[in-house]
Parts: sequence; C-alpha cells; structure tokens
Amino acid sequence: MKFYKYQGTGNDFVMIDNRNLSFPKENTKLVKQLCDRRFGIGGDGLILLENDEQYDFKMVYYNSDGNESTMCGNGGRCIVAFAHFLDIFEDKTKFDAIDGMHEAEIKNGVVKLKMIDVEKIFADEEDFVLNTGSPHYIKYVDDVENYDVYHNGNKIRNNETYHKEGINVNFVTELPENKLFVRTYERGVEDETFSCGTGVTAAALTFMKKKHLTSVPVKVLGGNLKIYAEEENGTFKNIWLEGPAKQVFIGTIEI
Ligand SMILES: N[C@H](CCC[C@H](N)C(=O)O)C(=O)O
Repeated sequence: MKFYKYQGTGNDFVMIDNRNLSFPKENTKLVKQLCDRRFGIGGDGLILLENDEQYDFKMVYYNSDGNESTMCGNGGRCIVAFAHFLDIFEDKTKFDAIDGMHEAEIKNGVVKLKMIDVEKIFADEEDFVLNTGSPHYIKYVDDVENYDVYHNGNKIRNNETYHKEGINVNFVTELPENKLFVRTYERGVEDETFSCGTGVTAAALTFMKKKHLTSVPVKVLGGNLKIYAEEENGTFKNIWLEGPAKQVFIGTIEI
C-alpha cells in the first residue's frame, strides 16, 4: 500500500488516498501499527482521503490509538495540501469531515482552514472547556515551556469529569504582543504532540474573548500558527486556522 507522510507544525500523519475504498477501516490494530514510531511508519494519526458526492473530497481521521476520532485541525490542513498535491483542486476547496463541511485555501505551502463556529466557552473552575471540532480543556499557566504537560495533561484527561469521553488538554502562556505559547496533551495519542490545531484554535478563542482580538499568533513546539475569528453575540464565527503543511516522504508498506 502507498502512503504519504505529512506534518503540520510537527503534528504528523500517515495520509492515504482511499478514493478506491480499499483500506480496511475496521482494522483498528492495523491503524495503530501504521502509526507506531518503531514498528510502523509513525504518526500522531492516520488520515484517509475519500471521494465525496457534494464536495471535493472527504476526510476520515484516526488517532494513533487506532480509533476513528473527531476533527483534527492540523490533519485538516495536511489533507488540503495532500489533495492539492493530487491535483484535486487549484487554490480553494471545500471538503467534508466528521464535524461537517470545511472551506480551505492553500498558497506557497501555507494552508488556511475554516473551523466550525463555537457558540459557547464553558468554565471548569478557573479553566475553560470548548469544542472546536474536538473537545478541549484550556488552562493558563505561568511558564508553559517548563511545565509538566504529560503528567498534568494525563491527570485532567482521565479525571472524574473527562475520563469517559476523554478530552484534549492545552496549557497556555501569554507572550508579549498578544501572542500565545500552547502545549497540548492529546486524547487518543495519550501523549504531548508538537502541535494541536483544534487545540490552539480553542486556546486562541479564550484569549480573543478576554482581549477582544480578531487574530492571535500562536507558538507551538513544532512551529507557528495563526488563528482568525469574529465574535457575534457571544458566538465565534469565521474561524480560520493558518499555518504550514508539508509532505515529508512518500512510501509503500505491506499491509
Ligand atoms: N486527538 C484529537 C483529534 C486530533 C486533534 C489534533 N491533532 C488537531 O490538530 O486538531 C481528539 O481525539 O480529540
């Protein structure tokens, strides 16, 4: 089987052109093995590109634990770059994903992906909980660079409130000039990833709400992203996640 390895600010994915629907989707063990960094190709997730009746293509996302999951923002940016590489579209596209239709555009390797509207930011004591296509917990800390993301993220993800469905846990530090530094413990990877697209979007929205901003640059371990959004009567609309998405290598593997 032919595969394409992509990464978006260090969040990396095994990408497969499944327009012929030949990939054994029900084989959770295989997906987990393909994402394994020692016994497989390696990746935070695996993404299938499929045909769609209404839109240019369809995205099916699996976490590295092998289970299909909710929306992946960096994966969405990478599948747009992949679809462009396959000549499925010129510069703007619309595709279907588990949380609905997404618009996107690509220019010089930078992808802007429209995210779903966010109607509510919930409070959990002094922290925030919201869904940007995947569920996110946002905790502001003084020095995220030296913070124990794994243990503290794992604790929140598995606590009484969240252990059943799981949640992605983002730790955020404000930088000068209204910039954020975000590190994420990801559900379904069950570890810190170098970047989480739906996570930085969630973190940026909590910051925009507080500071009445319409864009926020975000630093992640794997690079830099930018989020744009407008707030209308408490709902965030026109939310865009922008950043690089790169093809790392192409390969074949026996499955
Ligand atoms: N692990 C997440 C999905 C991928 C999120 C992340 N990779 C992104 O870029 O949004 C979950 O199961 O909720």
